Amino acid sequence: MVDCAIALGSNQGNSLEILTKSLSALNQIPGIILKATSSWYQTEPLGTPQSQPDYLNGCALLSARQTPEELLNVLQATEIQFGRTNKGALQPRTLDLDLLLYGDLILNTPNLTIPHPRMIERAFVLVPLAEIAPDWIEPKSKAKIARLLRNVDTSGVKPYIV
Ligand SMILES: Nc1ncnc2c1ncn2[C@@H]1O[C@H](COP(=O)(O)OP(=O)(O)OP(=O)(O)O)[C@@H](O)[C@H]1O
Ligand SMILES: Nc1nc2c(c(=O)[nH]1)N=C(CO)CN2
Repeated sequence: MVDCAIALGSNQGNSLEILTKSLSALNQIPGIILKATSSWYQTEPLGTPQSQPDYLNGCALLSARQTPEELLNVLQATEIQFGRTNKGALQPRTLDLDLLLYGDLILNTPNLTIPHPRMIERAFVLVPLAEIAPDWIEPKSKAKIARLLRNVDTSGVKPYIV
């Protein structure tokens, strides 16, 4: 089993319900154990080509028996299960699941880059991840998540009040 970190995001549909149910769905998959969940954050869209609704974002820690490629397939199947259609990169979506960290692995294949290449610049990832894994060392920068968080502007990331 390998410790993994994922990022969750949604800005279409009932985001809170979609995110919560997607975590339960992942926990039901043989070989995956949900270890920790961050709180949820309402976040301003970052880097999107046109204006979009705010996102609901969070992170989770999993223990997984799957290989990185198998885990990516599981995440993509779960996105589709929760209504994601492939309208293209950076478009609004019911569910986005990114594989952030897979132990201390560094991997670069055409379909999968680990650590997730944009995680260290994204406050909407680092704020929730620092809640549940502040001491995890991001293997490319060799910096702890809590340290990386100090380099980003967190002003667009607000705790989500239910
Ligand atoms: N670590 C990773 N986690 C998830 N997808 C990845 C990863 N590395 C590469 N990919 C690839 O990225 C492709 C596009 O993913 P996706 O549509 O979720 O991008 P996006 O959410 O629009 O943008 P971003 O990747 O910046 O979050 C996927 O088909 C997948 O093959
Ligand atoms: N706030 C926020 N901005 C984004 C997000 C996201 O999840 N939250 N996802 C993106 C593409 O994956 C692009 N921009």
